[in-house]
Amino acid sequence: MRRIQSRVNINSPEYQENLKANEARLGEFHRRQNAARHERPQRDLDRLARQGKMLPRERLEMLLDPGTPFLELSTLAAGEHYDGDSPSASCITGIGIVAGREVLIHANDSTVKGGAWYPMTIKKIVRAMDIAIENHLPVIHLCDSAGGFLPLQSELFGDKYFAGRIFRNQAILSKMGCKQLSLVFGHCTAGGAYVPALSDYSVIVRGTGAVFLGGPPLVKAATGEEVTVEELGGADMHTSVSGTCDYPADTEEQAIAIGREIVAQWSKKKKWDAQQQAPEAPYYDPKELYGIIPANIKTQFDMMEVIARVVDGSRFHEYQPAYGKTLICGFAHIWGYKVGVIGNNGILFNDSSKKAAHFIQLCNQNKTPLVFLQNITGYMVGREYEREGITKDGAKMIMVQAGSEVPKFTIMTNGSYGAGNYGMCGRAFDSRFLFSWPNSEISVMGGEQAAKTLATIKTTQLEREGKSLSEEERAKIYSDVTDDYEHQSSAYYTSSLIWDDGIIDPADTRNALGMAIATAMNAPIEDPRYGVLRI
Ligand SMILES: CC(C)=CC(=O)SCCNC(=O)CCNC(=O)[C@H](O)C(C)(C)COP(=O)(O)OP(=O)(O)OC[C@H]1O[C@@H](n2cnc3c(N)ncnc32)[C@H](O)[C@@H]1OP(=O)(O)O
Repeated sequence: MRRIQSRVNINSPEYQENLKANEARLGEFHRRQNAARHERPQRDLDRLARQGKMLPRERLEMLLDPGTPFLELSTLAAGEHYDGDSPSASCITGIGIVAGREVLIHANDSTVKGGAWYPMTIKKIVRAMDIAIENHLPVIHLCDSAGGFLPLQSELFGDKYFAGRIFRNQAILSKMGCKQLSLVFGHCTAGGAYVPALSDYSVIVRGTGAVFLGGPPLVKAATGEEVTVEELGGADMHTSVSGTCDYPADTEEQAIAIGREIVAQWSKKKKWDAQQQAPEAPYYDPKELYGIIPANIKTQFDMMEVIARVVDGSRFHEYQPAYGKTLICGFAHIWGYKVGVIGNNGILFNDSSKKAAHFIQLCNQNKTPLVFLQNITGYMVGREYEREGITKDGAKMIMVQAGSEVPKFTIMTNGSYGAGNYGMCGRAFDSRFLFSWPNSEISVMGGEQAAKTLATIKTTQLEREGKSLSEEERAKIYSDVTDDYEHQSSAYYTSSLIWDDGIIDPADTRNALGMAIATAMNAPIEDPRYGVLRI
């Protein structure tokens, strides 16, 4: 494959302006990430210390094989919700290596409300377990949870993707033969109790670990029975009387050591026979992305320059380079894995949409995973394009993309608006992993466009009544709508809602994708089948 010839001039004023803007953005990203991971009220840290418990990240570090990477997911989940009271949605999820096996890890964070599950905690855990199901991964649960966050029960209890989905996913994983291990460090009450109960293996720490449907106060209230924690759900009772847990441990360290021994007994699964070659670092420095990503989201940039800083050796075989030029399609390797890359270089027109549909079919035929690099304002609108069939051409792209059997990966590099988000494998289209850059935005349309649309609707409505929209009213619609859009389309807001699997430093894109692709290779790729395309 030929090396991409970069046209970036690192001494240009434009590059330097972008660099300055992106360094500031990265500073903000790292500040937020660090706070979500580590900043907790002192009294909560003291409570855990008094109980002799480790922090969730200390447990995680001890569990993982030393020196191996951990792909943390959705670190900034819930960051813009609940007044910031549920940092990282009160849990850690991610993919790492334990005893040489690739595993998905889910850890409760009992520094936040006893590890109780906020609605967003549940969304994050369910998403992590969906990842385990899609990619055939075993799961390790680090349990220390008060169960459902009681004040918000109506947002977490009875619906399809609420708390029950965690247990449903555990049962599905078990049926699939994906092993699950629970290490019980703290009190696991009610919902929290089913996680170890639905695991294949469990280890429980004497003194601090407990598993019960209702703790002693609830039992007293319900039946009048007075019972201690140890009698009701402690380590010795569950490992010698009820059989709910398998191994007692005297300390957290011992529980983790037993857990690692259990995982070491699991058979190592053979991965899908992917098209692979020796990995090669990109020829161009990924950190140059900071000078390429525009300071202003509306400024167009060449996606080929991004591809050059993500793929192996910066080598790329472009498909149909002279046709449908607002969309780049082509083959490359990431961490040695062959991939089909689809990146926006402008609006999606009829030709670029048809090119995408054809390229996606080729990748499915060849079982080549797809990487989508989104920077899209949408599909072209207007009489000329409708007459050419832009709606049905866009539908073709969506049809084959949605029906793909190959694993798909999506990066939000800048703007993602309207149906372009869908065609380019947005969240609704089952990317195995979707990551956002700190500068990126997602919304149904741009804020100014939404404000203009709503002002036009209001004007038409008032004209029907023989009235007109005053300048003050128009200005108010503009400022209200654009303010809301600016806030709600930011990567921090959408990541808080778990519309992605996390915000990443753009320079880490290649490693995030490499780990994600390696993870996806645990599941087989089916033969292609397509829906009916409107010709
Ligand atoms: C999903 C399904 C099907 C059902 C459920 O899960 S219902 C949930 C039932 N859960 C419980 O009954 C657990 C009640 N909590 C406890 O027993 C204890 O809090 C504890 C053993 C989990 C932790 O005890 P610890 O001494 O370590 O800490 P506390 O001071 O008691 O609590 C710290 C902090 O967390 C708040 N908290 C605890 N549990 C919940 C909860 N389930 N929902 C909301 N908030 C909870 C507690 O009020 C305290 O808050 P502050 O720090 O603000 O005082």
